[in-house]
Amino acid sequence: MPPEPVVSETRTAVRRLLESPEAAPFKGAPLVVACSGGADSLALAAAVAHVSRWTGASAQAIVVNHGLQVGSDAVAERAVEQLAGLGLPAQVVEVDVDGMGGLEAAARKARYAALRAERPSDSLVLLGHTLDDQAETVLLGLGRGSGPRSIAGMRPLDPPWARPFLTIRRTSTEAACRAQGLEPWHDPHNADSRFARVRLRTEVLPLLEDALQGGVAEALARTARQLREDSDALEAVAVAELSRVRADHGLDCERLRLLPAAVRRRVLRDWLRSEGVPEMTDAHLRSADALIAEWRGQGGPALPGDFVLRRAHGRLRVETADRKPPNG
Ligand SMILES: Nc1ncnc2c1ncn2[C@@H]1O[C@H](COP(=O)(O)OP(=O)(O)OP(=O)(O)O)[C@@H](O)[C@H]1O
Repeated sequence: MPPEPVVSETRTAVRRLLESPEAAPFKGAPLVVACSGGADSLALAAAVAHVSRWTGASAQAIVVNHGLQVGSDAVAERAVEQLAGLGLPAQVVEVDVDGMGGLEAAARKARYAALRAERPSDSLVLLGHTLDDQAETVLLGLGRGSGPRSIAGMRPLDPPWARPFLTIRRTSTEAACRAQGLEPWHDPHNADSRFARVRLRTEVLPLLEDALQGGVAEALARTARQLREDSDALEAVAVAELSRVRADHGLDCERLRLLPAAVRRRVLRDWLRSEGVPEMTDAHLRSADALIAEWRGQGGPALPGDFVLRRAHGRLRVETADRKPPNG
């Protein structure tokens, strides 16, 4: 009997990503499914198990136990059982979550670190993010003004991470689980309205869908993709320009001034990063850029990591606060 269409949809999504030109360097690579036991990653595990039987690639799963909720051991055990039923060997990795920067963020950081550490070398780690997750990410990024990078959303392939379900709706992963007799775990956090993402999912997006008569999640995901393509192109131009504007351990201000603002700020960001300046905000970049675009002899801005930017004799230079060049 042919599989239900929704099950085929999940398998096709996995195959498409693995057979895409971008994934060519990973042809035949071992596959690791990051599985929480929720509907998205359980449906993903089922699709990967099926596809790997055809391609002959080795496949396994990792379940991260954050130990944050009562019964998390049982949730992990139940996930391993279902994964075994799918023919996927699975290991549970227990992590310590230190709570720095908020519990959710700390759990995510610990999870990604554990997945990185436990995956076989040269493997791809498949994550179950869906089109709905992408739409929420874009909307959150827009609302918080976090810049094109976050509005551009998650990448389908960002080795070692792969996200084949970014084109698939969450309702489809739930239906695919039902169709295959899988019983996903429902994370109580997903219904906790103290989280901004949950309110976006349960209140804001349904209202937007209603007001705009549907298609909002798809439109947001489409926008993310367009922005990603534009950002990638701008970034490639910036990388090429950076090598042209470098001069005497700094940057040539006049050459920089002639660049379009979107390229110029990317050049500045890439250069400052290469000089060791960490974690710049949009405000830092704009004040750095003012030394070029709005030059009137002003002093340079202080930057994170105790760095200072200075413009002198037509050159832009980074110095440490005690006026030494970085790395010097
Ligand atoms: N406990 C877990 N163990 C293994 N993988 C997990 C676990 N939790 C989440 N994942 C993986 O991450 C994907 C996304 O999960 P979820 O949306 O809950 O995480 P998130 O924190 O919102 O995402 P992100 O980590 O990218 O921000 C899941 O589909 C699954 O592949």
